Amino acid sequence: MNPVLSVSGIERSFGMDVALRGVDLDVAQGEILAIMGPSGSGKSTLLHILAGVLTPDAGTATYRDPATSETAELSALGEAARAKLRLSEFGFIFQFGQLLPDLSAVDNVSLPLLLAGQPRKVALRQARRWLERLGLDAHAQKLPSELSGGQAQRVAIARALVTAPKVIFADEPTGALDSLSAEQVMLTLTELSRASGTTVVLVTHDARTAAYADREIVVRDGKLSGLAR
Ligand SMILES: Nc1ncnc2c1ncn2[C@@H]1O[C@H](COP(=O)(O)OP(=O)(O)OP(=O)(O)O)[C@@H](O)[C@H]1O
Repeated sequence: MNPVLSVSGIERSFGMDVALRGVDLDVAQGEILAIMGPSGSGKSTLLHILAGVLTPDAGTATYRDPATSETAELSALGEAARAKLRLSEFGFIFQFGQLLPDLSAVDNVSLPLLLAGQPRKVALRQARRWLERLGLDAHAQKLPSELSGGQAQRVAIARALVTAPKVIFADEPTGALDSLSAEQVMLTLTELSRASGTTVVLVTHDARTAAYADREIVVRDGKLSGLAR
């Protein structure tokens, strides 16, 4: 395997609450990995450690840039360095899209490019291109409240992909959707990721959502407990 993300011996607690107790995991370049498991088992904590949002109490989390093969030990970096790396290398999709409510769809999608220092005109052009690609061009000027749940989630996918990230992290990306919208969102996410060779790590409760992944793993009581299929 050619891992883009590796964690080894990860332990993480919140006060007395032990979320992860000794997790080892490699995620291959281009792989779509689903993390499943019961509520409170440690799935989101694992996703956040893989993404450098949280640091572990023990163990290491490493990111290897697939273009340069340079590695960064996320668990050893400070918050500012991890934030910079997240912005340049990773994209994020959350359960409720988390679009900014006062910005139109196209402004939401252009935001990561503006944060990365792109001129507004370039950022907007790129954002429109992504919305077109997702069949959302007619909705570009709408506010998130004027979109359906599935449309809003596809805008969130465009926002995650607009910076051409190496890895996309998705936490319950279909959790708030009906089954038809969930299927459309997963089809969009997996087709676009495969086309660009982007690695995807997603947390889900839903077996139908996990079925779009190349591999499913299960977290139970803070440990990996074997394959789901
Ligand atoms: N920020 C936090 N502060 C305190 N405790 C936390 C925090 N984040 C997670 N925990 C605790 O760590 C454990 C694992 O939580 P985590 O969110 O990783 O589980 P999960 O499998 O993603 O759950 P769910 O499916 O319900 O989202 C839980 O006992 C939870 O209460």
